[in-house]
Amino acid sequence: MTFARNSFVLRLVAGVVLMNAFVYLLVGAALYQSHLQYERQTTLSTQNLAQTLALSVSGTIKKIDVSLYAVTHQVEAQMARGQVDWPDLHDWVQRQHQLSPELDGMRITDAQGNLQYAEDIRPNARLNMADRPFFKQLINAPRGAMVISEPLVSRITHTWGMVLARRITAPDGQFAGVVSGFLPLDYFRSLFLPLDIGPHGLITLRDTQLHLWIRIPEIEGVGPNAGNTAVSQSTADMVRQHPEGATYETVVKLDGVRRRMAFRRVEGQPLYIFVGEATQDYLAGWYRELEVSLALAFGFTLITLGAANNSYRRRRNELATIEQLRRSKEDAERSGTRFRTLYNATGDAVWLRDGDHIIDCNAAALRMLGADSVEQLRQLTQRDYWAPVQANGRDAFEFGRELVETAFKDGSVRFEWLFKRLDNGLVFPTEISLNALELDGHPILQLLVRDITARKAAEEQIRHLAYFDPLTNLPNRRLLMDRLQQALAASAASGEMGALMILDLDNFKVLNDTQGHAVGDRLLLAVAQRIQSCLRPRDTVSRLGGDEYVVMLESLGTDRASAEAQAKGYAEQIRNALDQPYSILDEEVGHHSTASIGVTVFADHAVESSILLKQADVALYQAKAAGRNAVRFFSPAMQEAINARSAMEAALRHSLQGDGFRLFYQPQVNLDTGLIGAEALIRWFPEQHQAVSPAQFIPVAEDSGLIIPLGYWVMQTACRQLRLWANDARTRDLKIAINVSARQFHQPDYVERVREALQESGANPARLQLELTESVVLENVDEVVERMQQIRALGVTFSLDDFGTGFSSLSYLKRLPLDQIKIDQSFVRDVMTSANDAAIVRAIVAIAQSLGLQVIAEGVENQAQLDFLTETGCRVCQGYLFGRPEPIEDWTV
Ligand SMILES: Nc1nc2c(ncn2[C@@H]2O[C@H](COP(=O)(O)O[C@H]3[C@@H](O)[C@H](n4cnc5c(=O)[nH]c(N)nc54)O[C@@H]3COP(=O)(O)O)[C@@H](O)[C@H]2O)c(=O)[nH]1
Repeated sequence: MTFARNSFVLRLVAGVVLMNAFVYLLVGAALYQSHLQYERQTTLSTQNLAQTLALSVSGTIKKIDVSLYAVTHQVEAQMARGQVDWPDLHDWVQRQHQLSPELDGMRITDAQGNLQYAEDIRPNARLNMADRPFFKQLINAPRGAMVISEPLVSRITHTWGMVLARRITAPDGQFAGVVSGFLPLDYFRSLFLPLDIGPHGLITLRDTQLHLWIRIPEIEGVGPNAGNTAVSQSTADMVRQHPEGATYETVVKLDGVRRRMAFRRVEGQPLYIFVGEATQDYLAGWYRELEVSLALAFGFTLITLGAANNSYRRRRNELATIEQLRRSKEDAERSGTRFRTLYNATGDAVWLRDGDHIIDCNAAALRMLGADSVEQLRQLTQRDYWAPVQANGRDAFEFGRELVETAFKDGSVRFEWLFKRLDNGLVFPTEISLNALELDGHPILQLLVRDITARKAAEEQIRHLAYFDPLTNLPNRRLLMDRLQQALAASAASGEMGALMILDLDNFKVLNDTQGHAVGDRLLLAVAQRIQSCLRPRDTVSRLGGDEYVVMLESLGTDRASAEAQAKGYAEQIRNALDQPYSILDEEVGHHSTASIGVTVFADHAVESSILLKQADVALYQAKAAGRNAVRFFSPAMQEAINARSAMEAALRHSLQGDGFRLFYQPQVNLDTGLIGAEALIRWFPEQHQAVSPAQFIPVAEDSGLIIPLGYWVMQTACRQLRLWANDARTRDLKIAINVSARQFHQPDYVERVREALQESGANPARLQLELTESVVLENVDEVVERMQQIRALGVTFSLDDFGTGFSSLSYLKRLPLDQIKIDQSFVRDVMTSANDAAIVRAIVAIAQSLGLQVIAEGVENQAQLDFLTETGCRVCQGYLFGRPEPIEDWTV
C-alpha cells in the first residue's frame, strides 16, 4: 500500500511539475516575446519621438534662420543703399518675427556688438553683445553664416535661451554686425512638455558636447547651464559611436532611472534630442502582463496543486479506503471465520430466513433438522420441516404468520415451536428467538433455535416426579387430589356420580420388612398393574405411599344405586385380582397377599376431596376391621363412627390433662415359682362415661399421636409402681411389663425417656419389661436392634408380644436382643380345638427354647389350655385363669 501511494505521489508530482513547467515555459516565452515587443515598441516610439522632435527643432531653427536671413538680407541691402532705414527695417523684422513666433525677439547689432535694434526694448538701450561667443564666432564667419549660441541668459529678457545669429556683411565685405533672434528654452519646454513619455519619461536637449540644455522633467539644481554634461558612459559611447542617432538602454546618471533611450541629431545643428522611456513605464504593461501571467500561472499552479492535492487526497482516501476495505475484508474474513466457527460450534441452530426459505444456516441447524446441506434446506420450504400442528394445538402456518408479524413489528419474539426432522420425520420441541433483521437493505428473519427436547423431558420428569409415584408410575397424592377436584367439578356439572376407593394391602409391612424392600416393591408394582387391569383407561389409579392405593372412578351414571353397584363391581374385581398368588419371591410357591378396600361414592361438589378421602379411609378401616380382604362402602353410620372417633380423640386429650387413665395389672405366673410379675394394661375412665377398652381407644390414640404422651404416662406409672414394690420384700422381685406402641418406640428420644423414667422413679431397670409387637421390630430392624441394645444396656428386658400373628421369621428373631416371647392369646384360645394353633404353639415354644428365650402364653383361661402349655414346655402364663387385669389396690400378693 505504501509503494502504491509513493508511486502515485511520484506520478502526481511529476505530472504537476511537467504541467507547470510547460505552462511557465509558455508564460515565460509569451512574456519574453511581450517584453521584446514592449522594448521594440519603446525603441520605436522613442526613436520616432526623438526623430520627430529633432525634425521639429530643426524645422524651427531653419524657419528662424530664414527669418534671420531675411532680416540680415534687408539690413545688408539697406546698407548697400547707404543707410539703414530703421522704421522700415522694424516693419520687416515684425513680419519676419511673425513668421517665427518661437523667437523671443530679434536684435541687430553693429560690428562692435552694440545693440542697434531690438523689438522688445527701447532703441537706444545700451547693450553690447561683443563678449558673446556667438558674436565673436560670427566676426570671422563667412558671409551668410548662422551660429547658434550655447544656452545663455538673455540680457534683455533675463531668461534662458539660445541665440540664433547671422553675420551682417557690409557691402565691402566687412563684418558689419549681427542679426539675432533669441529662442527661449521655454520654447523647447513647451515643445516637450505636452508629450506623453510616461511618468518617468525623459526628453533632453543637448548640444554635441552633450551639455544639457533642457530636460523634461526638470531636476532641481540641474539647469540649462552648459557645464552640465553628466551623462552615463553608455550615452557618451553611443553618441560617439552613432553621432546621428541611436537607441540604447541605460541608467540615467542624473536620476538613476533605467530607461530605453533614443537620440537624434538635429539636422545641421549641434544639437541632440534625447528621448527616454523609463523601463518601469514602458514595461508597466508588461509587468501587468507579467503579474497577470504569473498570477494566472500561479493560479494554474495552485489549481494544479489543488487538483493534485485533491487527487492525492482522493487517491490517499481511495488507498485508505482500499486499505480499510482490505483490512475490513481481512477483519471480516477473520471475524467471518471466527463467526463461522462460533456459528457452527454453537450448540444452538441458527438460520436466516427470507420469506419461506432458509438462505443460510449453521452446522447445528443441519444436524437439528436432519438435513444434508444448506443447499438442501434452501430448496425446501417451511412446510417440509414444520410440524403442521403446534404444541398449543394451533395450525403451524397460521401461528407462524402471526409470529413473523410480531417479529417485524417488535423486532423479536420468543416462542416454542415443533419441528419435524427431515431424515426421520421425528417431531421435536424447540425454543426460538425470532429476530427481524436487514440484510443488504432487505428484511430477513434470523432464527436462534434451541432444541429443548432434553429440557422438556426434564420438565416432564420433574412434573412426573411431582405428580407421579416413582415406583409404580401411578399418579401420586397431589395429582390424585387434582383429578379428584376436576372430577368433582365435572360431576357437579354433569350430575354423574363417581367413586373413590382406598386399597390397603393386608400385612404388606411384614413382607416388606422381612423380605426386603426390593421384594416389597415388586409386590407393589404387581398390585398396581392388577388394579389397572381391572379398570377403564379413564379411571385414575394412584399410589399414596406404602401399600396404600386410591382408585377414582368417574362417569358412573346419575343413579346412586347403579353407581354404587358399579363401584362395588370394580372393587370386588380388584380385590379378587389382588387375592391371586404373586411371583415375587424366589420360590415356586407364589406369595399370597390380600387387600382391604374402602369405597365412597361422590355425586357433586358438596363434599370436599379431603373428606371423600377420609370417608374412603373409614370404609377401609371397616374392611380391615371386618377381617381384611374385604370391601366396605362408606355409610353415614361410618361417618358417625368417624365423629365418635373424633370425640374420643378430644376426650382422650382432655383425660391426659387430668387423671382419666389408670393402670390395671394382670399377673404373670411361672408354673414352677409362682407370681413373677404383671402386665400393666391401661384403662380409660372418661368423665361421665363408662370405662373404655384399650382395644377401642389405643388405635385412636395411635392415629392421633396421643399414644406418645400416653405411653410415657404408662411407663412413668409402672416405674413408680416398681419403685413402690421395691420397698416390699414380697414384691421387690416382681417385674412389670408395659406395652410399647411402634410410634412411641420410634421416637428419637425414646431411649432417653426410658432412662429418665427409671431415674425419676428410682425403679430397678431389671424389673421393667417392654413388650414390643412384631410390627414394632420389623420396621427398620437394624435401627430397632440398636435401640433395643441401648435400652437393654440400661438393664431393661424385652418381650415380643403377639408372637405368631406376624411373619415370625427366625432370621430376625435371632438378631433381636429379646428375653421373652409371648404366644398370642388367639393361638392359646383354640389350642384345644385347633390342631393348627396347637402346632403353632408347640413351634413357638420350640423356637423360644432353641433361642434360649423365655416363652409366656397369654390368654390362658382354663386348665386344659394350661395343661397343653405345660405339656409343650411353656412354664410361664398369663390369663384369666391366673387373674384378670386389676387396679393395684385390688391386688393381693
Ligand atoms: N400400647 C399399649 N397398649 C395397651 C396398653 N394396655 C393395653 N393395651 C393393649 O390394648 C389391647 C387390649 O388390652 P386389654 O383390653 O387390656 O386386653 C388385655 C387383657 O385384658 C387381655 N387378656 C388377658 N388375659 C386374657 C384372657 O385370659 N382372656 C381374654 N379374653 N383376654 C385376656 O389381653 C390383652 C393383653 O394383650 P397383650 O397386650 O397382647 O398382652 C391389647 O392389645 C393390649 O396390648 C398400654 O398401656 N399400651
